[in-house]
Amino acid sequence: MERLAIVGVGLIGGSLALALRRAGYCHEVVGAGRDRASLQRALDMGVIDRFELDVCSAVRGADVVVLATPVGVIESVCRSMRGCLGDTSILTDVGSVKAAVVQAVEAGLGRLPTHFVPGHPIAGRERAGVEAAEADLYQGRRVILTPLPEGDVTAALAVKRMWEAAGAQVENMPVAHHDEVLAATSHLPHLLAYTLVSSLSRLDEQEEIFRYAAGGFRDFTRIASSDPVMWRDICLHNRDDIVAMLRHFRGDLDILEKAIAGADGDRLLTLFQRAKQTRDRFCG
Ligand SMILES: NC(=O)C1=CN([C@@H]2O[C@H](COP(=O)(O)OP(=O)(O)OC[C@H]3O[C@@H](n4cnc5c(N)ncnc54)[C@H](O)[C@@H]3O)[C@@H](O)[C@H]2O)C=CC1
Ligand SMILES: O=C(O)C(=O)Cc1ccc(O)cc1
Repeated sequence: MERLAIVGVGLIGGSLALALRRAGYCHEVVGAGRDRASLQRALDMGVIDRFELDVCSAVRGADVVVLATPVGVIESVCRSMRGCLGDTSILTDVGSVKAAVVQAVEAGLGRLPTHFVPGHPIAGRERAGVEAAEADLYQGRRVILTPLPEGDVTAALAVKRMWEAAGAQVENMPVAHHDEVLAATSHLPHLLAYTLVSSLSRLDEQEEIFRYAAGGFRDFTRIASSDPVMWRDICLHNRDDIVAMLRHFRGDLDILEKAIAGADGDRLLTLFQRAKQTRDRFCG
């Protein structure tokens, strides 16, 4: 690849740039964004070769353009790219939701380019910004691509190769299925962690509660330190699937509450055994 343009050089875009540069996969990486200071840091860190504050200039002549901003700004970013994205340029993204991103790209560009391949690396962390970027972030991790039925097959293959060069294993999935699965495995856990910490922080004894919080609390709530803007946008752009998961979970929480209130030890044991067996099988 000759030129890669990354719009939004933060944790995810910056890590992809670092991985591809290390692999010698592209000759030039152009960063685009709206924050000059953070783009300058990306340049100083050797993440990008140059940057543009104007998205249009950044994407002109790029072989591949990666949208790596929070999903809430994708439509406006795409609007700024109108008329600048070459017909053969491949467009992809890293957003945590897919149906809304496809809609945003279509609304922003006024059409869905056949060279658009939606994507989502299932790798990340609770820290945001280019300072947190690392070349190894995608090593051995999964990336889901949700190629569109009318999309160009060669473009999908090129995006697959790009992620593989960054060390990832690529899988394909339909857009709607992606959003349903991720609502369960990623969105729900983040929302539970945020709500737990927020809920405890409103108790009078919060100083004491957090002073005596043990390892389990840290493990469970690490992701509550994730970027609030990013998670607001994910919630607003995958509402139906997330609400369905919250309802499902609330039902189970009610069962748990009843079992504890009713001193139903058998029910509690069954629940905990099922959870332990499942986690040991899938995460062990
Ligand atoms: N953080 C994570 O663990 C993961 C995040 N994602 C997705 O990746 C995307 C980026 O997330 P992160 O890299 O974590 O966030 P980040 O905050 O580290 O980076 C986002 C970048 O976008 C820039 N940006 C924001 N608004 C912009 C605009 N209007 N125009 C141009 N640039 C703009 C910011 O200045 C920043 O450099 C999100 O869509 C998120 O859903 C996907 C997988 C994992
Ligand atoms: O910090 C973690 O462990 C994560 O789970 C990061 C993450 C956040 C959002 C995604 O869409 C994918 C991965």
